[in-house]
Formats: sequence, structure tokens, C-alpha cells
Amino acid sequence: MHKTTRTNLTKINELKLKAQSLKVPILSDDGLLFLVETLQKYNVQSVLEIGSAVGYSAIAMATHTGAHVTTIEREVDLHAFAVKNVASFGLEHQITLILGDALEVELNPHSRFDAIFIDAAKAQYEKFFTKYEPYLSDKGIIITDNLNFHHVDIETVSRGTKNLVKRLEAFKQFLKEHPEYDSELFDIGDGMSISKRNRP
Ligand SMILES: C[S@@+](CC[C@H](N)C(=O)[O-])C[C@H]1O[C@@H](n2cnc3c(N)ncnc32)[C@H](O)[C@@H]1O
Repeated sequence: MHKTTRTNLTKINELKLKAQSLKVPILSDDGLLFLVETLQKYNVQSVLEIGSAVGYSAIAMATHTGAHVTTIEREVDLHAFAVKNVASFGLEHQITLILGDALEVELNPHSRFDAIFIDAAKAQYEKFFTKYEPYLSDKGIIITDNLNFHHVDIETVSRGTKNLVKRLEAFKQFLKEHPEYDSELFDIGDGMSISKRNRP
């Protein structure tokens, strides 16, 4: 049974402020609300997250939905901080933190998740999607964030940012043309998507 207590809400808010003060990018408030409501709507019991950062969204998902969250982070210091934060919420039994590059991590091949939340290096979204979609349970959903990349004007940004925006546009096209998934884009947060298998 999960508990969203006032104390937890205050602590989650403090963690958000801490991440912001450290300039660690985390999910926006409306993005988090959309994510939690989506997990509740689909009665999600298990989530795989790519990109833990300080553990903010993992802690919020676990607290608000009661789901088990497995989350992968490649930065050693962020992973260590996330481990500490998860412990401070007493959520060690509900959140599994994996240190490693998500493109190299080998999950148990029998693991299945009701939802996969992709919130890591934007240039790699297609690779994350392709690598992890086989771990989705039959009626599972894949959620991605940051698809609009802050609505940048492509003519006014650096070459690196321009390339990222192009990679994200290519990822949106990949979603649109994926033969096994139907995807919907939402103008929420930095642009989010939900993908579902179109065949059971
Ligand atoms: C936007 S932050 C995640 C924010 C977090 N989901 C939240 O809202 O609290 C993206 C994180 O993904 C991590 N990351 C990027 N590429 C990764 C990869 N290939 N494998 C694992 N983590 C990665 C980054 O180090 C960064 O901490």
C-alpha cells in the first residue's frame, strides 16, 4: 500500500529544489503530474526509468503510485546521491537503482515492466526505445520526455543543439512510423509521448 503523506510531499518538493539548486535537470511539475496520472490510468505496477539523476521522478512515481521502480543512471555521483535520497524516503524496497550506461546495462531477460519512462540523453532515444521495448509487459506503455527540447528556434541555436533537435525530430518520425507501436504526442512539460503496442 503506498502513502502520499504531507511529509512525503514536502520532502519531494525539497528534493526538487535541491536538484534545481545543483542545476540537475529534472522533470517539470506538469510533466510529473502527467506521468503520475498516466501510470495511475494504466494501473502500472512496475516502471523502468532510463535516467535517474537524483532520484526525484523515481521517488515521486513510487510514492504517488505504489509501483516498483527500476531506474538506471550512468553518472556515479548522481547515482550515489539518488541511492541516498531513496534511503531517506525509506523506499529501498520499492526502488531499484542501477549504476551504468543504459545502452550497456543487461537486465534479467525475464524482467517485464508495465511502463518504461525514457528521460536520459536525448540523442539516444531511439536506441533506448529499441533496446528496452522487449521488456514491456503485454499492455505496457513507453513514455518519453523532452521531445520539444524547450521549443527552441532551430535558426538561433548552436550546431550541437541543432543536431539534437534534428535527432529528436527523427525520433518523433521513428515513433510515427513504428510498425508495432501507436504513439501519441502531448504538449506537456517539454513535450511527452505515450506509445502502446498496436497488437497484443
Ligand atoms: C533529465 S535527467 C533525468 C531526470 C529524472 N528522470 C528526474 O526527473 O528526476 C537525465 C539523466 O539521464 C542520465 N543519462 C543520460 N544518458 C544516459 C545513459 N545512456 N544511461 C544512463 N543514464 C543516462 C544523465 O546522467 C541524467 O542524470
